[in-house]
Amino acid sequence: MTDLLEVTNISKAYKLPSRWFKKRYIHALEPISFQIQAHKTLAIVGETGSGKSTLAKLLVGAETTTTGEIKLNGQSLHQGNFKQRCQHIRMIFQDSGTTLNPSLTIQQLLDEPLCLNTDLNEEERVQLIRETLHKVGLLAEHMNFYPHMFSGGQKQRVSLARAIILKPQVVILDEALGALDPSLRSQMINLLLDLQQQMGLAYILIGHNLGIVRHFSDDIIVLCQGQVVEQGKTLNVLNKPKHKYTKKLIMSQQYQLIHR
Ligand SMILES: Nc1ncnc2c1ncn2[C@@H]1O[C@H](COP(=O)(O)OP(=O)(O)OP(=O)(O)O)[C@@H](O)[C@H]1O
Repeated sequence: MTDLLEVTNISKAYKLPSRWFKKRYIHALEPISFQIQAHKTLAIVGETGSGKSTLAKLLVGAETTTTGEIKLNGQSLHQGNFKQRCQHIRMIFQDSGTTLNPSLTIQQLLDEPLCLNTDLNEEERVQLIRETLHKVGLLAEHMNFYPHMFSGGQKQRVSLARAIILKPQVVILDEALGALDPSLRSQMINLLLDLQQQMGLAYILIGHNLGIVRHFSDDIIVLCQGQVVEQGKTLNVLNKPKHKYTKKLIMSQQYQLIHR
């Protein structure tokens, strides 16, 4: 199978204020390489500050890479070409409540990416909004609702609808499942898996919860202070971790589960 997304040696160093005329940088992400195919899920795990969000921002083009190259379907993604990225690589965040503009109806929220990225007329856009709401388990009537009229789980579905409405190829889930309670979380995981099956989506799952990662992802990358410490098939890495940092991550989650 050919790779959908091919990431080669991308890294990010943020410039800090100079001190004594010396340039200073923080290396948020050291060079990292991976590939993802359609229908597959790659998990990125690591403690806070390990560079997970930086990687996500580089992939969606919200930050420029310091080094490296990102290819989608064999074609290099150029820095600054937001339109190209917006259509193909979408992101969902943990706190949907705050990322959805409260003054817009669901129809307006879903219409925004369509107006910006497509030439569809109003009738076609409304039809696509209806179909997309249906795909994520919401109703056409919900178009006239505002975000505050939804529960946390429903808001997450609206975010998902916004992410898939442009029929992307890659969806980045940045801690998107962490805030949901266990039953909503499993409903959301089932929905994501259904959509993956239907649309051939590749997911990049960023998160702390190794239970979700084990259940949901095919491959895993473990990051520690911006460096890849372990990378491979999820079950191999979680069942037989080689690096002491991965072992520590697994142990700390087992400890939390026992002492909850
Ligand atoms: N804009 C920035 N300027 C300077 N340093 C930054 C910037 N963004 C992130 N960093 C630094 O880069 C490192 C990685 O941060 P990042 O947010 O990617 O970690 P993370 O793994 O996503 O953490 P969390 O799980 O808390 O979101 C951290 O040391 C952070 O302080």
